[in-house]
Amino acid sequence: MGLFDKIFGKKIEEQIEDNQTADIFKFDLADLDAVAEADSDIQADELVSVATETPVEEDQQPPITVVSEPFVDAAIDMPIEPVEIPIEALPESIPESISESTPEVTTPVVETPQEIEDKYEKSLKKTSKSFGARFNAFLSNFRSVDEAFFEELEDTLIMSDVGVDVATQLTDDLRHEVKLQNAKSQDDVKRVIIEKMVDNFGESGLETSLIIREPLTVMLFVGVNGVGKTTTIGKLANRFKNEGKKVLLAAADTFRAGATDQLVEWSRRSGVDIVIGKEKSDPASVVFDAVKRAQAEQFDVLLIDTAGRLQNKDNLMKELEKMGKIIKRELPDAPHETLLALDATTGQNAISQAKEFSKVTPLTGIVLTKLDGSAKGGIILTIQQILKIPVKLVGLGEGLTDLENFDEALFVKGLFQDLL
Ligand SMILES: Nc1nc2c(ncn2[C@@H]2O[C@H](COP(=O)(O)OP(=O)(O)OP(=O)(O)O)[C@@H](O)[C@H]2O)c(=O)[nH]1
Repeated sequence: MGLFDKIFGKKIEEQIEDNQTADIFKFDLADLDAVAEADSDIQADELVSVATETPVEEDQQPPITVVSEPFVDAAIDMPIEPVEIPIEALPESIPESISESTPEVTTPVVETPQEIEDKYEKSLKKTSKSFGARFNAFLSNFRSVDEAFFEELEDTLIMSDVGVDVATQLTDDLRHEVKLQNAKSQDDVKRVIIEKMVDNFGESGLETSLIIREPLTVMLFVGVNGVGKTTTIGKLANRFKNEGKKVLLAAADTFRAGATDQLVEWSRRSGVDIVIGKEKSDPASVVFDAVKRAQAEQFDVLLIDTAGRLQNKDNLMKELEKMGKIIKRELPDAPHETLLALDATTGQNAISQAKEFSKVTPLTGIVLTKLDGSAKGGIILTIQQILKIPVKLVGLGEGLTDLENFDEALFVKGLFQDLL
């Protein structure tokens, strides 16, 4: 059974049989090309799911470790003595945007499946509305299904941020499918198109659960400035903490003034420990100390924030390689996740960033942030189908609990149910 049938029930052929009286579309498909089959590489790992959120504890003042010594390349093979700096010595200034824009959680929250579904639906409203409006406007312009129909369909899909490659593939598939299923009315054609989109998406075979390993899971976060890396780490730290895990953060973005302060604020908010470095110090030194501390003090999860300076790819690659070496020396199978944060509001630009980052470092998954503020959530279809990188987490708001595991059924439902 395809993903479409699983989510929307009745098979499209049966719907169409019920609809034989309608005869709005004329078909002129005689000279159309054969169908190209969609790619469906399957790369399922042995993965362990992450459970849902549990209550939040408040008012914790976790210890902070500051690495004050510079870290030279050769240090990969040299032990470093981390310097503990008392919490009073840390910068007091917390960026206002964080303090003001992120609401505090005052009561413990355990989300029900229905609440998660509602959150998805609400966050996908903008995307669903703009896609629906475009799609309906396109359909109302046609009275026959011919080559012009498919050309216009391809353009409509591209404009809906589905991406050129997916739009072309899908249109080729549909040339065959619309006729095969004997779709007659406008609604039939619409259903066949959506069914194909959903089923192609459901065939990606990508594993979207986060990888969790005993005794220590290490997750590295990459992405350009402002996409929501730090916020995601804060939300995830809070989730893991509430699951009873011992969480350590590492502020390895030592280049941007304020980046460390932001992560410190999130560590306070979630009540988890953090390791930071001096401004402009080598980020690898922070990672080195964080890994050492995580092992010595039996932390369950280490979340590492990095600087995503894509404009200097060589430096970024070297920096990430160095961090990777340091982590691997202690934990050969880590980092278990290298997650790329992408801002859903940037549409196709996010796809280009994903392509560029995957040239710099192997990625295990994507966090799509700001889905709640975006009309371009359709890029998830492209990311999974074209890049073959699973979307693992989605940001559905600025609050501490506004991060969800990516659920393709909820995504598809939120995106298309108003159209059917
Ligand atoms: N609406 C909404 N806003 C978000 C979401 N995730 C992050 N943001 C906001 O996006 C802005 C940037 O987030 P950051 O976490 O600072 O981004 P970053 O990638 O760490 O940026 P740098 O620290 O500059 O590298 C903040 O105002 C966040 O509140 C989300 O899922 N939804």
